[in-house]
Amino acid sequence: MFVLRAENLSKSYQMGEIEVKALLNASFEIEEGEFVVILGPSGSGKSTLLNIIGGMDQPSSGRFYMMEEEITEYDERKLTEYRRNKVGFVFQFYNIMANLTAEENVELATEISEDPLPIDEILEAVGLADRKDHFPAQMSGGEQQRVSIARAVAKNPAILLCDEPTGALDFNTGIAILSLLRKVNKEMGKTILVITHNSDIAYMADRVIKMRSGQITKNYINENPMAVEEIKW
Ligand SMILES: Nc1ncnc2c1ncn2[C@@H]1O[C@H](COP(=O)(O)OP(=O)(O)OP(=O)(O)O)[C@@H](O)[C@H]1O
Repeated sequence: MFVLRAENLSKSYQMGEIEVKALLNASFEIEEGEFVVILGPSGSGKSTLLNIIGGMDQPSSGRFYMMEEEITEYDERKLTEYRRNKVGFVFQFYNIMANLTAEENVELATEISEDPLPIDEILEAVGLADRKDHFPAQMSGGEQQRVSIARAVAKNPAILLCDEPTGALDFNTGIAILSLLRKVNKEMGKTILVITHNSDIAYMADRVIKMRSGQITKNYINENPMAVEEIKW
């Protein structure tokens, strides 16, 4: 069963006389439980697509569905509910609150969600049980990214959207974070979309969607995804 479906999504920006086509006729389906890598160089339209999937922006044309629901016909109120309950976000620079502990950061996210998971279990699952009372400044980049993954997962969303989740991390820490995302995908059955310009990450994906100049140029299934530990960059 598909969890996400896009039909001819396009997004244009008017820059004075010039029309910038950030996204052009993007169509795809993503199956429940897939680990998807959306790959493309800078400016290829990845963030534009992510913002539409995450309910933060509307396309200029086209339709976008989660399960049976058409998200592109939602008003602001329904989009807010969608972002709160259906989507977990993981960003390159973690975006966690500096004045809250690891546990409080996760707790804050669960407070706005309808069907959250137990905070303790999630902190344990991401390997932060003994760090839960630490503030971000007392944690490494990798640990802060674990907090942000815990925060996203604890909301119990249908999908996890990760924008360059390893972009600010060294190689070994990046691999550890990808390994954690794969674990969340396999053990909790979460559909995960990772957006990156790092083509090596695509080897671990179930599905790879390649973008260039606002268009999807390839969309294929990896029959034998590589184990995260075998990836190098
Ligand atoms: N708000 C905006 N106004 C005008 N043009 C925009 C806007 N947002 C994006 N664009 C343009 O749309 C195109 C796609 O941008 P987008 O940010 O989606 O690419 P990207 O693949 O995410 O790049 P990066 O990896 O650098 O974040 C680019 O040419 C960009 O300049």
